[in-house]
Amino acid sequence: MNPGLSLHQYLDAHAGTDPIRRAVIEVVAALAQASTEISDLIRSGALAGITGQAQGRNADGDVQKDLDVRADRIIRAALEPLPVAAIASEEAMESEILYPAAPISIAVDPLDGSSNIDTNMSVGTIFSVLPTPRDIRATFTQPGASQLAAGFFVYGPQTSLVLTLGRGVDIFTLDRGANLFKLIRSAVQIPADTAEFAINASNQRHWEPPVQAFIEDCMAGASGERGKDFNMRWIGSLVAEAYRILTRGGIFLYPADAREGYGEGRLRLVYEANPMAFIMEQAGGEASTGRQRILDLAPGALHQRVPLIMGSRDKVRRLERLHMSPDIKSEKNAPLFAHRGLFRN
Ligand SMILES: O=P(O)(O)OC[C@H]1O[C@](O)(COP(=O)(O)O)[C@@H](O)[C@@H]1O
Ligand SMILES: [Mg+2]
Ligand SMILES: [Mg+2]
Repeated sequence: MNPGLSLHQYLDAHAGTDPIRRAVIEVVAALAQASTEISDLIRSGALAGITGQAQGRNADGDVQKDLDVRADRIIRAALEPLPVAAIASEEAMESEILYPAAPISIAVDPLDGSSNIDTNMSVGTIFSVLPTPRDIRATFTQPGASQLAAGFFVYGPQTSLVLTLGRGVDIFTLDRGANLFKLIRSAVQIPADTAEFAINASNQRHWEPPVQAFIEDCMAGASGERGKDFNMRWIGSLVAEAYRILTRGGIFLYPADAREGYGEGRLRLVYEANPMAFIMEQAGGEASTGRQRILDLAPGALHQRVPLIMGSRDKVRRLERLHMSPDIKSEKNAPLFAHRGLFRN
């Protein structure tokens, strides 16, 4: 596909005649429209009345900011007229049924990276498009492998859309003058190996031994067993971390940890980990809990959390091997691991 192609031309080229595919295309176009509205609000910040003030708490107990609530409203308004059976959002306890006979359903994180809103840092919107099963109540318990499309918008210095329709990953940037998203990269591929990692290191003392061992190796750098220096980034917005990985490789971890309520990490399976995992795999990367491929998990609840390790293939696999290793399952053995030179990658 040609760089500069508008999102509408791109979607037209992918629409075909299949009604399910056409519904997906309509939804992506509507979300793109909604994202320009959200992007405008973020760009204006306090000038548009965005305060960063807590408004209450969402289904998962997270503080809800006014932008979380407004982004949720904008997305619902954009999707309501479309052939969508059900919508699930981070900001609502239960999913909402719209047109039960419609072929697709949508899960969204309307505003990802909420803690960055008032600091003028990148935030985003994440979406997952699922087929509507015969029993509509089973819509959001389908494994991520069932997704028909997934994507995310990043509201950063540029507003961009990362999109997969199940055949590779393409990236678009909003051309504000033309009020159109334009293709800037197609068939994105994540480098298989990397020397960059992202994790909230303030939680280090709470991690499990496999994660401790992996990060210890990275931190040891050129003077350690790995013999090379690593670089670290932590933005605190999943969308921004994913965008960086799609640009120059890397690995992102939000693992399970020993803090109360973090036994399954922090990120939500249905509208955060699943769409990201689909995108990572479509770009040649991987996504795992450390023990299982994310896309194989069957969600038990809408707001279920899941440990997420995603990005460059070799590093995700290394972490999986660490999780499977009997040697690394106890705290006592973890530090030894770095000096054994096993499982190097
Ligand atoms: O503040 P922490 O624990 O580092 O968590 C940061 C993570 O939480 C999130 O902000 C969760 O998403 P929401 O902002 O949509 O709740 C991710 O974007 C980010 O990776
Ligand atoms: Mg989020
Ligand atoms: Mg959110």
